[in-house]
Amino acid sequence: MPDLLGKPVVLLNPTANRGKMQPYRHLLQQRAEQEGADYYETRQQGEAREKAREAALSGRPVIIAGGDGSVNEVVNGLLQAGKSVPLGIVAAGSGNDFAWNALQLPKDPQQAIERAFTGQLQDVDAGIVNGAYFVNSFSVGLDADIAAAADELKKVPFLSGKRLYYASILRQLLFGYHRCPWLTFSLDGAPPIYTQERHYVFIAATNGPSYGAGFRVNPQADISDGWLDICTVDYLPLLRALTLLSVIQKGHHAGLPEVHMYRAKKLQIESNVPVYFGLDGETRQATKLEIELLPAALQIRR
Ligand SMILES: Nc1ncnc2c1ncn2[C@@H]1O[C@H](COP(=O)(O)OP(=O)(O)OP(=O)(O)O)[C@@H](O)[C@H]1O
Repeated sequence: MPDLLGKPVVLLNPTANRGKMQPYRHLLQQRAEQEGADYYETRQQGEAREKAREAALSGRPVIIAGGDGSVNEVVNGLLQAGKSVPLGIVAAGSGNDFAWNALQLPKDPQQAIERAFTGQLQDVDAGIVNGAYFVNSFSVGLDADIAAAADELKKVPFLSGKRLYYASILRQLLFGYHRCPWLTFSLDGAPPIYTQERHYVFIAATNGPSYGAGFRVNPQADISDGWLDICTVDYLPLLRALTLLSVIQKGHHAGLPEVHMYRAKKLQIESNVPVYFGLDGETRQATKLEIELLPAALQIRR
């Protein structure tokens, strides 16, 4: 039996980046062999989480090649194990907000792989929402509704990739925008900021500066500062919202009248009806949301 103690477990999501994973697959397999590491391609959703959990329990570092969704799975596995092991990330998805914009990892596959194996370890915060972990972003409102619309439209034949993405945005903006959520929220256990429910385009609490493939929602966010950065955007007419979205994409929205920014360690959000929320781009539903920052919960190579 080879001695695997301390050898990384390398995981690759073959469906990330719309299946275009060949360059990463080849380089990672080679590197894993050199290092005596295990190399594994996931066969279904949830498997990366389970493999990461098992690796952490046996004290082995984990390397994940995929996008934000794959990183989220691995982070959930590591934090469920409750045992901290080094995490390397090879950004190979279609968005890569966390790897590229929060960690500023290289885009070149060879360099990215080198960092994932040998980069300096940094303590990084994580977040938890109703028992599920995230490392980059939590949000409720328009973007989570668009992601839910995309899940729904996946059932339509011949609708996939970019066409599916644009169809979901169009459908949600034209027919669902007025259904953006009515919410109350409070920070760090204080009474709600507004006692009455208010209509929002979104409320986002993030660890990293961007999500949704480059929207710089909290441009000043720092992944190791022990704070959640929170951005709320009040409901506003659709045409104004569309212009605002391009301002948010560039991260120039602080100070606008509809925008409010906060910092907190805990955020509680309530709605009278179930609302969609996104965790690192993965969509779920709830009426009451308890979000909490977990300082220095992860060790990540960069
Ligand atoms: N073998 C698999 N088959 C199907 N889905 C998988 C498999 N392995 C992982 N997944 C799921 O694939 C989804 C998309 O993966 P991921 O987010 O990594 O790629 P992406 O969508 O290309 O990147 P990004 O989120 O950065 O845009 C995730 O929800 C992940 O859980």
